[in-house]
Amino acid sequence: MTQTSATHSPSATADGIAARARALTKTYGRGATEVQALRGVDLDLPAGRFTAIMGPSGSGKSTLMHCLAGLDTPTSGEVTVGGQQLERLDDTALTRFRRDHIGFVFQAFNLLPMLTAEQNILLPIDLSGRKLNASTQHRFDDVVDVLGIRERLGHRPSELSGGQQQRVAIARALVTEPDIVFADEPTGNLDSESSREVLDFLRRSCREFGQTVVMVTHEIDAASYADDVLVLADGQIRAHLERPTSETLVSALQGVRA
Ligand SMILES: Nc1ncnc2c1ncn2[C@@H]1O[C@H](COP(=O)(O)OP(=O)(O)OP(=O)(O)O)[C@@H](O)[C@H]1O
Repeated sequence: MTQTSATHSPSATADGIAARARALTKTYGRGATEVQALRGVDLDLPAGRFTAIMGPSGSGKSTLMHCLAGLDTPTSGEVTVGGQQLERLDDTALTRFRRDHIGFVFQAFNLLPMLTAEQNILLPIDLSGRKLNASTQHRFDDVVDVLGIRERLGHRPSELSGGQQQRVAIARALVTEPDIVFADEPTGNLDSESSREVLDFLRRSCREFGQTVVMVTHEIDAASYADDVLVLADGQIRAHLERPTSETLVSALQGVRA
């Protein structure tokens, strides 16, 4: 994949790669029920870019994302995020690494209902035991303004629309300046107008904050917001599209289904 110019990114290691996988395999079950979900995936995710992962159902998208995010353990191979090889961390260190270096955005928003939007956004900072200093306050203000949710900070999730809840979830993922943000079908529960907004914010977080974002999606419209699209089939990367359009995506997906 191409190198990025966004070397100011918080996720930029010396070589400008935010996350890397080498010879990644994942096998579920044994014998007759064995499934090879990943069959030797090599990838470099350049810092500061928005990458979408697409592919038919069962092609290994979620498994790949979970292995890259340290939520699942590969059967073999290596994953490096922000220069840290994940296999070298024990469970406690991995949990801490995820909290401090990785942001998550889920289809179901996963906000805590009893907390206000502001408290939800600041939760990762509270959990890490960090104080809200001038630098984190500055980041909080930047993120809240880019996402346009300042007027909603005192509201609880139940008082927000789906699109607003997802914006709060994105703010929560961005506030700690993680090495990488993983978004799992982030527009799956949104109408088309809110989806466009959320995708635009994910793209702007790359442009304006140099954030690295990886998104799993089934939707061609959503993937066309990305800088790069990786197309998976049968646990392998079959295509890499730069600056995808709806036409190139349809053709790539037809290619792997054929
Ligand atoms: N915990 C598990 N135990 C056994 N098999 C699993 C498990 N998780 C996933 N698989 C299998 O691994 C393969 C890849 O699954 P994965 O969920 O990664 O695909 P996907 O591309 O994300 O699918 P979808 O688009 O339907 O969400 C599938 O054949 C799936 O049935």
